[in-house]
Amino acid sequence: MLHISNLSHRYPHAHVDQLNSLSFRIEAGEHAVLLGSSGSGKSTLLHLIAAILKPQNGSILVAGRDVSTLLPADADRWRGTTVGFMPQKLALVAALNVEENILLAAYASNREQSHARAQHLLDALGLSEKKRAKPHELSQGQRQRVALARALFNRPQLLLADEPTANLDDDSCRAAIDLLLAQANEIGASLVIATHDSRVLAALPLAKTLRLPVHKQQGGGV
Ligand SMILES: Nc1ncnc2c1ncn2[C@@H]1O[C@H](COP(=O)(O)OP(=O)(O)OP(=O)(O)O)[C@@H](O)[C@H]1O
Repeated sequence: MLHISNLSHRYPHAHVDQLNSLSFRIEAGEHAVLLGSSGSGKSTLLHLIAAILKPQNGSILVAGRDVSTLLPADADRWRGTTVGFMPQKLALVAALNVEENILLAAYASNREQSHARAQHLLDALGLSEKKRAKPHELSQGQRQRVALARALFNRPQLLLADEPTANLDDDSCRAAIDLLLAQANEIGASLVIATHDSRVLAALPLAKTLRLPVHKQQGGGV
């Protein structure tokens, strides 16, 4: 399902590779946890998998397609139908209410019956009563559920979640992981979670793990 080979990435003007000759694979419906301390490149890797960034070297096959070679417009179309991405900063639109934020995913796929799908997710994630609320009127856990609903909207084959438990207490952390797993399993999605929260690993004992090293600049200078 996801087959990464010999992947390297360096941001413009950086002096070291953020990712260096990385290889990793997961099969359809499998779960993986990306580990590594702050700055090790977990978010970078998720952005590469989602074809938001392009790597300098290597390939990223998603369901047999090398997404690292997609042109930007094709990458946007492909991402809209294949990937559900729950970014670290959630990226909810402040001026839109909960339902409208979820329906943003419909524009990427020209989905019919969008409102029915949104209502199903609102019910499944316990957000129905907050349907007309704006993001600033929600708790952090509720905002995360809106971002999850939007990521799930198109029933993606691949679900990517960046630090989904950041700032959550133990009970909310467990609830967020259970929800992510249940929803991924319901649509048969492969799931990749980037985190430095050891509670996530403890909650997912069967997940594959990939620990990213930090690539430090040699010589100590900036
Ligand atoms: N747009 C960018 N331009 C240049 N360097 C960047 C950019 N984004 C991230 N970096 C650098 O790439 C490295 C990896 O960053 P990344 O955000 O992928 O790490 P992370 O493991 O997700 O960190 P955290 O756990 O703190 O979220 C860091 O050294 C960071 O400073």
